[in-house]
Amino acid sequence: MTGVLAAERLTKQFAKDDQAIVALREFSLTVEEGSFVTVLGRSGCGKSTMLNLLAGLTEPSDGAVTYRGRKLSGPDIDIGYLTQSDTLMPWRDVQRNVEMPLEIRGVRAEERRGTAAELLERVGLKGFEKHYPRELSGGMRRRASLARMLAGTPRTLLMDEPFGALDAQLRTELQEELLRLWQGSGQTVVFVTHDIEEALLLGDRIVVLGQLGRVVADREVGLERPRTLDTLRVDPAFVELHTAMAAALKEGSS
Ligand SMILES: Nc1ncnc2c1ncn2[C@@H]1O[C@H](COP(=O)(O)OP(=O)(O)OP(=O)(O)O)[C@@H](O)[C@H]1O
Repeated sequence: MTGVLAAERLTKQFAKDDQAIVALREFSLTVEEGSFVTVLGRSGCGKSTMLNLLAGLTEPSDGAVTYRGRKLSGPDIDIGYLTQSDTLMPWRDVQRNVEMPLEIRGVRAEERRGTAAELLERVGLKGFEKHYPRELSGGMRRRASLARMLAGTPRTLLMDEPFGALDAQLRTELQEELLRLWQGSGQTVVFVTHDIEEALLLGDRIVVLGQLGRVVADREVGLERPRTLDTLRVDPAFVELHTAMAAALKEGSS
């Protein structure tokens, strides 16, 4: 299987104080088109490094990323990236932030406005079009960032702990929203998290990373959709997967 997105023996090292720091070593992963893959790992195991490479934002020290059969040599408009922290532009209101990817594509103003309005409604931000990022709560900024990423109609979405900083209830809401937006879209998602429940709630497949991005587990998640945490927690299949993923995380950190 070739997959839509493939990491082939990726190694990334950084130079710090004349010393080479290896963040990722010979990491390989093949992602099938239309699948939702969650990547689970403890802090510092190289998840963000891996996602930056998959997004074409940084170059590997060794190995290659292949996207739709060709080597990735930089950011690709077809790949959306939602980072851990907010990257909304503070001087633009919500509407104009969401329009950004469309502006880059040269879409006409009227069409941009229509698409942004529709997306803002889908993520629950109707009525906040003219607000600036500083006037929004953390959850609303996340929603706006999600809408902006979707405005570019990327066929592949990379997400780096996008809901990590939110309170539990808000996180659940946004997870459910993301699933609603994704289902039936045909989009491919690679979603990084350190939270086992989040990984199981969202993913078709979970890949667990240990230190330096070593793959310690790679499992299909056969749980029926739609999923909610309340129903999953009493499902024996979920409990079994949770136990196995916890053991893999533990193994990965040793
Ligand atoms: N630009 C950089 N320069 C030097 N070292 C770096 C750089 N980026 C990452 N590292 C190191 O690489 C390792 C992996 O970092 P990375 O941010 O990829 O981990 P992570 O799994 O995403 O962590 P977290 O879950 O806390 O975000 C860490 O030891 C980190 O200090």
